[in-house]
Amino acid sequence: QYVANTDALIIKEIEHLYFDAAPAGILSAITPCSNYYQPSTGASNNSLGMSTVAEWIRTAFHDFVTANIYSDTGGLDASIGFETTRAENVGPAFNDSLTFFSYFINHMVSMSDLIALGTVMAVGACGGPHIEMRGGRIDATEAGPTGVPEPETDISDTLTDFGNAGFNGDDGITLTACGHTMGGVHHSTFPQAVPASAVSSTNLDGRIVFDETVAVFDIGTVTDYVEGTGDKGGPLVTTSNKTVNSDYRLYNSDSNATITRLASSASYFAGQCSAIFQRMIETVPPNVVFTTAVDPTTTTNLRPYGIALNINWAGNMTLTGNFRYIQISGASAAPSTLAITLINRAGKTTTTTVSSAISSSDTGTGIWGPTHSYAFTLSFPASVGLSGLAAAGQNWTFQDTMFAVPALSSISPTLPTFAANPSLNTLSTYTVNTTVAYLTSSPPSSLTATYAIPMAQAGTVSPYMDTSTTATLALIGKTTGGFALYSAVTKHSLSAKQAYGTSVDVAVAGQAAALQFYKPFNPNQ
Ligand code: HEM
Repeated sequence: QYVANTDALIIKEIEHLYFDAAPAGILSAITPCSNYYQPSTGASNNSLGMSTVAEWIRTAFHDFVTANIYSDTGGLDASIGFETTRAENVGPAFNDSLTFFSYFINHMVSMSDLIALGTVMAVGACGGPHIEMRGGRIDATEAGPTGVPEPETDISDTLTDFGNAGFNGDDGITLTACGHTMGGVHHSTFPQAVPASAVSSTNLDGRIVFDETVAVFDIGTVTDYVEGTGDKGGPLVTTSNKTVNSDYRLYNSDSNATITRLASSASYFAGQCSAIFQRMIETVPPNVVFTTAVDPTTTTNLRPYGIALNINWAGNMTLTGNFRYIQISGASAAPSTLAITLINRAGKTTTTTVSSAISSSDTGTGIWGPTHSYAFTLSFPASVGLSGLAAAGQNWTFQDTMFAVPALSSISPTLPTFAANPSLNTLSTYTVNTTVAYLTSSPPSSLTATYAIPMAQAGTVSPYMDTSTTATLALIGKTTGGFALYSAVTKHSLSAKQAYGTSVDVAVAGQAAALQFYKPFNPNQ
């Protein structure tokens, strides 16, 4: 809410999901990479022979590949959620993935961005190359056209399906070879390709893997295929039912030229996979405007997060929060202390500085390396105000024109601890007191709050963001230093899962929202 524009808010949200080693975050479902997290129970279930990383990558593929570049429709838009009953989308992968991601959806991060992030994180966390992540995708509101190649599909129709999505033959082969490095084919889903003999007490769904390093994103399946060793490329190459030898037909469609090139070196394979996966996740409907890339290697590995701005009636302001330092490969070690300096409302660097020591309790390991956190509190009078922070030679922009005041806000009852777990689905009536500060010399008598709440929708397990709930915040007084305070007490019948994804925008009547994306149930995020 202290960040001034939508792009910056989207990036901040994705950074949190992507980089912070948060307990019960996205990374937890795919740690270790062999894990199968079962969203229906909210627990791991590793006797099935299933894999969450593989499901996420397959979900991105099935969502994207029905794009049509000729009619400029479809692509990575979460329409897969409406398409799970189609024969071309058989198996639990799609609803598993969307159910898990639905715990993380909010007004800034769409389901389609989460599907893209799932692929980026699955590949990045499990030995694969870096894929650039951008936000801004828009979710479909209905099913799209059909057009996912199936193992029985003949080669010319398969190439047409890829072609409609903008991928030529070489691209289709590369994308499939890169996709078929983790996971495998299950008897439970594809009995025509995998016999019942694959089922065992530790492999209840009967998976035959694409290669032995089933949980590692590596070149193994490609070299096995080209050299005729190991698993020889997996069941879609080797199965005795020739009708379902789809990988064999695809790789042979250019006389094995592309697949042989891919087998030439691990680094060449990784580079090709990175580029083709990025094209896959960036094949989107024409109305999508991407943010810049969320990438510590090209931007900065020092970022503020968990920021809360407070003010009291006497006009004393405090800014609390953290800086996150990601020690990416090759970067210098995290400094033991970090000086964090206030930039006042007029844009001048002040002498208000705190030296924050590295917090050992908040050190974790994300995809990019160890993350270190520096907690800080800065105190200053309302007359000085805030327009940014400076640390380690860099500046970050904030706004204090309008902000929610966590210290004067409350929720009852307290939310259960966040976890992507069905226990968060129980409805409660939450009483929410929201107090907002607005810097103005002529305060209007009220402000309008508009809520964005994830709501169930028919036909898909993916929620949509409902913005039909509004509330009026009434003027309750003025602080020393020029802030008018506004407050409302509202009641919301929500599950904790919905509450975590809820945010509020606040506006003066007739104006654009000056305060965007305050999370009343999760104010320090
Ligand atoms: C002609 C194209 C393709 C066909 C016919 C095909 C078919 C299949 C089939 C039948 C399975 C087994 C699913 C199961 O039993 O659960 C599978 C698994 C998988 N596919 Fe594909 N696929 C194709 C291309 C791709 C592409 C382009 C990607 C990704 C970019 C991809 C990613 C995956 C992944 C990750 C799995 C493993 C799923 C798991 O273990 O749960 N596939 N594919």
